[in-house]
Amino acid sequence: MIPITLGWQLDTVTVARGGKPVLQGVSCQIQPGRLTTLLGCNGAGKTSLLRVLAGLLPVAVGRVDYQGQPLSRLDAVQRAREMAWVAQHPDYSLPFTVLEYAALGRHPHRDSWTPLPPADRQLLEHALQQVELLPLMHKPLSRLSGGERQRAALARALAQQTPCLLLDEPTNHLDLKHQHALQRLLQKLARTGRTVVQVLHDLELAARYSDEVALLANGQLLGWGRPEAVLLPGPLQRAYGVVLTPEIGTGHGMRFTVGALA
Ligand SMILES: Nc1ncnc2c1ncn2[C@@H]1O[C@H](COP(=O)(O)OP(=O)(O)OP(=O)(O)O)[C@@H](O)[C@H]1O
Repeated sequence: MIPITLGWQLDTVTVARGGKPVLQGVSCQIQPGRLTTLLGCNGAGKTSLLRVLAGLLPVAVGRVDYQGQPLSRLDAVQRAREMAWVAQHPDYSLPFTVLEYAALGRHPHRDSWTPLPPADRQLLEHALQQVELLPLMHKPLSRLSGGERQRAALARALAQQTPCLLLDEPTNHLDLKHQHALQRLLQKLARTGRTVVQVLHDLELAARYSDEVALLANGQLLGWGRPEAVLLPGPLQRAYGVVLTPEIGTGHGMRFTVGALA
C-alpha cells in the first residue's frame, strides 16, 4: 500500500553551506494542521532547515517531498502560492507604507501591473488587523518601531494566503503581549489546517504553544515530537551545552531552570 504523504517528508537530508555540512541525515515528516517549532543553539541548522522546506537551499543528499511530490518540481511562483516566508532579517529598506508592503504578499496571485482588486484590499486589511497594525497602514515602513516592522512582515505573509507559513524567529522585537498574541494566532491558523513551521529561541514559548518541536544540534535532529517528549534534560544539554531542568506546569506548558554556566 502506498502511504498518503501530506505536507513535507524529508528523507536523510544532508545540506552543505560554504563547503561545510550544516544539516546531516535529517528525516522527518511535517503534517498540515500543526504548529511546529525548530529549536537549537546558534548555528544548529534551524534556518538552514527552514530554507530547505521553502525550496531555497539545495539538498546535496537525500530527498524532500512536498504533498507527495519532489519539492524541486515546484517553480518559484508555485512555491510562493504554497508557502509564505518571513526571513530572520526582512528587508525594510523599501520606500513603502505598511499597506504597500503587506500588498507584496498578493504578488504571487496576480499580475503586478493590474490595480489591487477590492477583495485583495479586504484581505490586506484583515491581515493588518490580525497583527494590530490597521491604524498604522498608511505609515512609511521607515518610521515604524522594530516590533511594528516585524508585524508588517507577518502581515505580508498572512496576506499571501498560503497553506503553509515558514517563519524564522517571528517573535523578534515583539513585546511580551505581541509574542503571545502571535503564538495564539499561529496556533489558530494551524487549527484551521495550515502548516506552520517557525524557529524560536524561547523554550517556554515553544513548549506552551507548539504541537511539535524539533531539537537540532550541529545539523542533526536530536528529537522531534510533543514538547514534553523531546525537551528532556539529556537532549537539552546536548543541544544547548548547559544543564536545563524542565518542569511541566499546570496549564501553562513547561518551565526550564538553567543550571550553572561553565
Ligand atoms: N550563507 C552561508 N554560507 C556558509 N555558511 C553558512 C551560511 N549561512 C549559514 N551558514 C552556516 O550554517 C550553519 C547553520 O546556520 P543556520 O543559519 O542554519 O543556524 P541557526 O540554527 O538558524 O542559527 P541562529 O540561531 O544563530 O540563527 C552555521 O554554521 C552557519 O555558520
